[in-house]
Amino acid sequence: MSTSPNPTLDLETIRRAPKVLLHDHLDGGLRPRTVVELAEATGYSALPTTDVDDLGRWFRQAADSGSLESYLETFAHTCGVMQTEDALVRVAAECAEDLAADGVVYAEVRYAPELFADGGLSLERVIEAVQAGFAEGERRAAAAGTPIRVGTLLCAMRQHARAQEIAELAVRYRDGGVAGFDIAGPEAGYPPTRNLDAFEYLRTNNAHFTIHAGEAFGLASIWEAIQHCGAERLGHGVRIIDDIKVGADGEAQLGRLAGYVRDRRIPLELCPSSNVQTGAAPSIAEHPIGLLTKLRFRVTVNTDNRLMSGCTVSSEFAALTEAFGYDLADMQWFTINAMKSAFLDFDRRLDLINTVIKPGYAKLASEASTG
Ligand SMILES: O=c1[nH]cnc2c1ncn2[C@@H]1O[C@H](CO)[C@@H](O)[C@H]1O
Ligand SMILES: [Zn+2]
Repeated sequence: MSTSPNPTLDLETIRRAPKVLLHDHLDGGLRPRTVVELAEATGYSALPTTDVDDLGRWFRQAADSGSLESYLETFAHTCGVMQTEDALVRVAAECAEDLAADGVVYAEVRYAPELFADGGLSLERVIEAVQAGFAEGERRAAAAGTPIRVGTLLCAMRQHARAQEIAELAVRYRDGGVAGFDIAGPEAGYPPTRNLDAFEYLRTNNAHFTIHAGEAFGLASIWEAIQHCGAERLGHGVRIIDDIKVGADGEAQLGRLAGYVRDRRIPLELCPSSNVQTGAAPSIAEHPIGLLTKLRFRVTVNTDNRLMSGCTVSSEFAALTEAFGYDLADMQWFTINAMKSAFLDFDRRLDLINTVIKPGYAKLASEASTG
C-alpha cells in the first residue's frame, strides 16, 4: 500500500476511475422514485410513504438497524413492487445505467428469483425479464458513452428450501447472462451446509458460486462455506478478522482458516457501509478492510444494497479513502482484485484488465501528475 496522501482522489476522480462490482443486490438498488412509481403502477399499497425523498431516507434509516434480520425487512417493499415483467425490466435496466454512470465497467448483480414470483410469474419468466432489462441497460449505457457489462447471480434464500431448483436454473441460463449462484438471507440458524446437494450439483456442472458467510455469523459459517460447500468467493466474509490476532508489537498472526483464505486467494466481497448498518462493523474507520488490505487478502469493495445504504461504488471508495488514505494505485489494486475474481471467462477478464482498467488508471494518474 502506498502511504503518501493523494489530494487528487476526490469523488469526481473516483467516479471516473474504472470500477468492478461483484456484490450488489438488484432488489437493494432501486431508485426511490422508481419504487414509488412502480408501487402506483402495480397497485402495491404498503409503502411507508410515497414522497420520493422521504422514502429514500426511510430505507436508509430502517436499514440502520444494527441487525441483519431487521435490515432485511426493508426488502419487503422493493420485492413488493417487483412482481411484474415490466417492473423487472425497468429495475434491471436502471441498475445497469446507474452503475455505468458511476464508472462501473463490469458488475455481477444478484437477486432471488423466488422473491419475484408472488404475483404469478414463473421463475423462468423472472430470469428472462431481468436479463432483458440488463441488455437494455447495457445498450443505453453504451449509447451514453459509459459501456458496462453486467452478469447476474441467482440467489437462493437460506430460509426457504429451493436451493436445488435455483441452482438448476443458474446452470440452465449460464449462456444467457447468469454468471453464478449465491445463498442470501438470514445467516444465524441457516448454515450453508443445509444446501449441500445444490452446491454439489453446481460443482459437478462446473458452475460458479459464492456464499454470503461471515457477516452476521462468525468463523464457523466461513469454514462451512469454503470447506464443506466449496464456495469460490465469500459474500462479505468480514468475520475472518476473528481468526487474526494482532500482537502488542503490531505483528498480525493468522489462524489456520484465515491463512487458508489468504493463501488460496479466496476473494472477500466486502461491503463496508452495509456492515456498519447491520452491526457487523462499528464504523468505516474501524472496518476490518483496513487490516485485511494491509495483509493482502484478496479484498474487493462492494455496495451490497445501494438503496438501503444510500451509497454508490464511488461513495464507498470515497469513504475508504478518507478513513485509510487510499490512493489511485490502491483503487486499481482493489479493482483488479475484483476483475480477477469475477465469474467471467479468463480471456474476457484479462481483456477488461488490459484494455479498460489499466489504461483508465494510467490516464487518471498522468492527469494527476501533470496537474
Ligand atoms: O447483506 C446481506 N446479507 C444477507 N442477505 C442479504 C443481504 N443483502 C440482501 N440480502 C437478501 O438477498 C435477497 C436477494 O437479493 C434480498 O431480498 C435480501 O433478502
Ligand atoms: Zn449481500
